[in-house]
Amino acid sequence: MNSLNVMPRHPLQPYWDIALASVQADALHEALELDLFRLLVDPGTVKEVAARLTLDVGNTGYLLELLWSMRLLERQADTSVPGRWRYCSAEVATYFFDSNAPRYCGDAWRFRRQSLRHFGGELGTLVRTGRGGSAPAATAWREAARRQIAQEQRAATVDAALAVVARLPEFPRVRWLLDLGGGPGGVAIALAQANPGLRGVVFDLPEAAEVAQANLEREGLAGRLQARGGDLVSDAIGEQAYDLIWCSSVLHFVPDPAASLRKILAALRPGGVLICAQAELPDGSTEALEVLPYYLSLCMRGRRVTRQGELRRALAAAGFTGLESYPGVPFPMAPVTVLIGRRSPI
Ligand SMILES: C[S@@+](CC[C@H](N)C(=O)[O-])C[C@H]1O[C@@H](n2cnc3c(N)ncnc32)[C@H](O)[C@@H]1O
Repeated sequence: MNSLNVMPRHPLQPYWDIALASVQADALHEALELDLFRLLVDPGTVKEVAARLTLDVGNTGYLLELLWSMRLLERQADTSVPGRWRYCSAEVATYFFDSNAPRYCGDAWRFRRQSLRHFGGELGTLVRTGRGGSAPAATAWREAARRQIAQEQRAATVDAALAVVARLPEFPRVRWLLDLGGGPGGVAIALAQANPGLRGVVFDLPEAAEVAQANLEREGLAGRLQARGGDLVSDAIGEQAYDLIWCSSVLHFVPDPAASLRKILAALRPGGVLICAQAELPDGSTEALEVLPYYLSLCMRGRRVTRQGELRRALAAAGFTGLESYPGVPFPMAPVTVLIGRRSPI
């Protein structure tokens, strides 16, 4: 076949792609609204889908084609009618976007799209005036714990937590865990399920802790785990109480992370371990592009997102020893750096 691809990709194509990505986001949003990936667990033709959901046949066909091109649907030739396709949900959609799936993440995805668009609308004002937007209210954390954080924990955070503790020689011996700023408690639940001897606490603002407590009860773990409401900044979290503290994506929200790290160190038993999973702003442009689009809103609204390596130095300054640092760990929305630090044994 002759080809006219004599020129390299146009240098503007990446930026055209950025503008075009919003169409893909709109299409996925609409598919989730229609619960399409649930419907297409069983293959269906365009006509069948349109009839089932009372949609326009022609445009449903285009939507399915776009979702197929985005690898959210698969298609097979319909052997009974030449030129007709049957579509079904691809593996990733079955896993995360079928509303019946245990790891359903569709509400969280829609929430993220909406809040990123909202931030986009404020970006100009934030750049011009340095002001705009506000910190999430405690009630917003309750709502987040109920749906969006819970879904993302099941879809991604728990896997990261289990992969990290699997490398931790101490994990089988851990008896007391603190899931600090644990939201709905999914990490504590997973760690308790992985280690039958483990007991512990999910600590979070009272509104989120209520949600965690309900989840612990629902999972039948209320005898081993309890949720405690409080503010990391002003309330006690315990002294020499824990063998392991898991703290992911929380230190962005405290005004003085160094003070919180000292408090965390004091809450560990001698020899205890902190796992801190948190995004930092990478030095390289490729890695920065994975982190900045999501964390820009926190940065611009005055939250703390440290530069690569800063958190490790902060842990060292707080007195943690045996530091290990793993950048680029997959986490909801953007990769994080996982830092492991220990309280010295005496
Ligand atoms: C981004 S979420 C992370 C939740 C969970 N650690 C995870 O990774 O899925 C931040 C959590 O920190 C909690 N949080 C924020 N400020 C806090 C504070 N001052 N004291 C206790 N928890 C706080 C929020 O309520 C929320 O559950």
